[in-house]
Amino acid sequence: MKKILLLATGGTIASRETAHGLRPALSGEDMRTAIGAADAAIEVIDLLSLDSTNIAPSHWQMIARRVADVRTDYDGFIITHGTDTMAYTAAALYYMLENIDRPVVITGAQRPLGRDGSDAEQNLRLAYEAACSGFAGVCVAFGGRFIHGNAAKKMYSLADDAFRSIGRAEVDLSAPSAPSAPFRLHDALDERVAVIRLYPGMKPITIDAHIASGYRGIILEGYGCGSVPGDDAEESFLPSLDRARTRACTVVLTTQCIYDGADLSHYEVGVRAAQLGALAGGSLPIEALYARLMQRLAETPEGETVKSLK
Ligand SMILES: NC(=O)C[C@H](N)C(=O)O
Repeated sequence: MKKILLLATGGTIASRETAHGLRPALSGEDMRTAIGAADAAIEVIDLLSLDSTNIAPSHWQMIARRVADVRTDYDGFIITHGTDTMAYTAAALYYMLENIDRPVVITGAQRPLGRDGSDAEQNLRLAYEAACSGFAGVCVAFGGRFIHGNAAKKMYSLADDAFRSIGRAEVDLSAPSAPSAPFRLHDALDERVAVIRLYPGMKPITIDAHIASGYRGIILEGYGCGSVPGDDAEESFLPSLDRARTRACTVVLTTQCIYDGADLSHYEVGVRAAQLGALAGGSLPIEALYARLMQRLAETPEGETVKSLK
């Protein structure tokens, strides 16, 4: 019999209607009952009871440490979580639970458990299927899909099939996986990271203002392949990127496009930025880039920039 640990953190799946709208109220025990699996021993911990809007990096660390502490006591883990920041938490756990050798599955719902037509039970059973499988790693189970933890993105605010896998194929549960290196809890994060979205007319001083405020990392959501305005623009971003480098602030250029990722070698405006030390976000969605850069910065000495997000 498989032994599963369910960690409840809140979200719509656990919510009840109040005079001020939905708010988490249900327990992990309610989730366990909904899974209704007779062939597994599911233990439950009520870790948090938060709308995922209120989840912060310290909560990612709390979840990761909890899983790491009891990793070998269970065959798999289910984390119930709000959908709005689920992709961020999934990415953070993906990188923090490095080489985890069993399934860590995050799920939630668009409508509360117990409400007519709710997707909650279906998603809980999907998560249970993944948690009992031979998959090794962190994934999101939602709307009939299994998505690697560093590839999930919420694409619809309300639809059941809300998530898509960005930049890599969905998880194939029929192909058991095994990590090639020992497990490591990699939970240090440097929160001095800002995500900035580029728009026509944006002033490059925005970058300098963040550097002056003490940010060690900036993820700039540029256009197309990750481009930012260069020498032909009214106001070039290149001098600000140069200042970022000399002041040991790591700049990652990614794209506002959902698919195909950022590749700075494609256009002159990207090549010039890369020459000034900007890293390309590649095919990682912004949620994964954010968690990864925080983690990379935590292991990079103060006064140095991150050399790679790999
Ligand atoms: N569907 C949901 O779970 C949305 C909710 N606001 C949350 O993220 O907690």
